[in-house]
Amino acid sequence: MNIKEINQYWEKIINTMNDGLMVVAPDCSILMVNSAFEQMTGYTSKEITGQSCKILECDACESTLIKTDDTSSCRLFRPGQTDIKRCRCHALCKDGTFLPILKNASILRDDHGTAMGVVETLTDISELTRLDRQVHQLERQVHLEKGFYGILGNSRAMRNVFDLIEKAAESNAPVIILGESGTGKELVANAIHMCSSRKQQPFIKLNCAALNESLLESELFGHVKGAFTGAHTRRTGRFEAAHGGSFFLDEIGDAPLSIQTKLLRVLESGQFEAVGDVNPTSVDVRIITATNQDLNAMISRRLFREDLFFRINVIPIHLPPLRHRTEEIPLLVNTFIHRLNSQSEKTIIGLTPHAMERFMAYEWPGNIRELKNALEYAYVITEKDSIHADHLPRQIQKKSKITRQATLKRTHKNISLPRNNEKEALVAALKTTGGNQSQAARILGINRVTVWNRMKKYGIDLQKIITQ
Ligand SMILES: Nc1ncnc2c1ncn2[C@@H]1O[C@H](COP(=O)(O)OP(=O)(O)OP(=O)(O)O)[C@@H](O)[C@H]1O
Repeated sequence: MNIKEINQYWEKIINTMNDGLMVVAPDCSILMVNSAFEQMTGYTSKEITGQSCKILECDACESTLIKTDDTSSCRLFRPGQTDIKRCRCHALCKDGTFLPILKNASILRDDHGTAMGVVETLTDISELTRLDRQVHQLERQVHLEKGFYGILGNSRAMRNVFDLIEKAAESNAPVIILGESGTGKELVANAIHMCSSRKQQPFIKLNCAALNESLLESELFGHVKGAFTGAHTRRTGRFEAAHGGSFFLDEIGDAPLSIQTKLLRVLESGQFEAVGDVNPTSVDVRIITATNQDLNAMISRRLFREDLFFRINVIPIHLPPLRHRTEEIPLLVNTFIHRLNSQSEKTIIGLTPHAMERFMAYEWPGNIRELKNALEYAYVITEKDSIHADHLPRQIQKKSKITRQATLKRTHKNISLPRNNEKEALVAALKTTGGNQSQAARILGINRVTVWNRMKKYGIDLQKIITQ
């Protein structure tokens, strides 16, 4: 073969490669590219040869580029530089899109070791990147569905709660969890224990509202044999059982005053006496309490000891009611349906838009517990592949409209609508909703078209209202 034939032979080989190939000169100009490069980037060899390689705006080059005031050069051409291997980066194509690529850059040296150019191979990894993204999304989905130690939530309020749980778990200070019934107080108590160094030790729970005074005392502190009629044997109390671990006292507001005094002592000294015992028992227990009552109001009515309140209220965690975090409803619904599907033969896709609307509009006085129960009910009732509004419990079907209005008023606090002045009421509602006409309509209890008609009638300029 003569030189010409050899060159043609090599050209053929280069153009049969699946990977893009580009040779760059020390002044960063492109000397040659192969067919795969042309296909990947959209540039023809003719167009791109002679251009600066910076035309590709490759993010990997940002670290190798040396910029002076008026010139820029590539670090790869400096003595002692090594090749770049398997670098994941992006190249700007002719059509303005960025192509994810895997790049290798090998320095081409002459016999004296001086860099004469760089040979770059480019592998299109857009499919790999797409799959990566899919895996990432699925991971996030799995994570969201599992929740934080079983607590679902993607609102800012719940993310703050998760942060607080992690922080609280680092200390032994008493935690009080405050929130309406069904907001997940028990789940939070469990998460604090599971996040803490006590997680291998017992997690003991007791609902203070479930027992009368003497039974509660005996449950908490245990009793010795013969302490009272029927105490045939010694019984270990829950404080002792929780030794080394955490003790969750639910509905603490319901503990009678006499028990409150005893609880205060354990919190202060770590000691208590079992019923009928004269000797104190010492325990190392992390106390977590919860209530849905207003303890401050109970203190003023002398129903709760203020000193006990100070002791238990070291790290308060507030759980917002579901109506204040309605953005979580789709996540809760989808996850609970997913769980129900995995426990039964049925496969329900989800809620119809109308049913979801009802869910979003409902007040949820029983919070997540009520939502979970409502879904379980609808799941059983439905014979279709999705849950329709008429499969929902009646109170959710019925109350939505009225309660949505109330919710909106409550979420847009301080809204006082002028009663007799149609125009002023409309302006106030639009201001409150930041110009959202549908929400304003709901607040006023009228439909969107009426809002629009009234805006026209009174010449209301929405832009003005929003910027005022
Ligand atoms: N964020 C959440 N993610 C998943 N499930 C939740 C969540 N919050 C509550 N639940 C579920 O709702 C139900 C009630 O939760 P939990 O018992 O923790 O509430 P609570 O606030 O302690 O209620 P109560 O004050 O009535 O004792 C449970 O079935 C729980 O699993």
